[in-house]
Amino acid sequence: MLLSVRNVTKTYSGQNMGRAVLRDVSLDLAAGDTLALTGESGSGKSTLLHLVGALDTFDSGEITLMGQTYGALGDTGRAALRRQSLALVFQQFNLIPSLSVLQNVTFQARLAGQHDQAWVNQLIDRLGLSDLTDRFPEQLSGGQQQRVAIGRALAPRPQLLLADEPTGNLDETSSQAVLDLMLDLVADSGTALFLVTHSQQIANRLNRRLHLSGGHLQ
Ligand SMILES: Nc1ncnc2c1ncn2[C@@H]1O[C@H](COP(=O)(O)OP(=O)(O)OP(=O)(O)O)[C@@H](O)[C@H]1O
Repeated sequence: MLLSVRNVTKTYSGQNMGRAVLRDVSLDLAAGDTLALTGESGSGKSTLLHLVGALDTFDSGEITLMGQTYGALGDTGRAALRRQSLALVFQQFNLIPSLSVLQNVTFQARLAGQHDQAWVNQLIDRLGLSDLTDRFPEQLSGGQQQRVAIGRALAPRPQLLLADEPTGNLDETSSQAVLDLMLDLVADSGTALFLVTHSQQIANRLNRRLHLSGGHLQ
């Protein structure tokens, strides 16, 4: 199994245990699989995604990605895991303003020592960014910026792509186009996708769906 989440409970400081955001949450994700997580606002979707992304700690339970158990990793180990195996795409595109489109796309792959020029060329082409490689983020539309963010995330060929409302800032047409591209690219690169969304329509495009309510997965 690529990802295994076992009986994870998460409380934010200031909350008591009775108010845990996540209670005894378990899920598995196989290599190349696509999973949508839905749930009301405040139900803990982003919290769960952050835990899987090794960006935050949890009270109890265990998360394992590619055989690496998060509880056993220190800060350095978690940072290495994030760099080597995981990628994130958020609603806010989080591009680096001072870098060109091409530099943004290749940045993380180079950092991880996983730069592959042929794959980057393919990503640029398929994401429709060929004519925009020298532009800077502020010179792009929202849909274009999100396509750059997806290129950047997939350039190192991560085993798992975590996406938090990746089309939340886009209009309906751009949203569909960006989702189509993301699904095509993860399918071709064998990357598993764990996507948080409010939209049942988007969730229905993925292989599997889970719903978070009252701290539990359904
Ligand atoms: N850093 C934090 N400290 C304290 N409480 C937090 C923190 N982050 C989130 N929470 C609380 O945890 C709960 C779950 O938040 P989370 O962002 O995971 O929900 P969500 O399902 O992603 O919501 P939305 O759909 O609105 O983005 C909320 O009640 C939120 O207020």
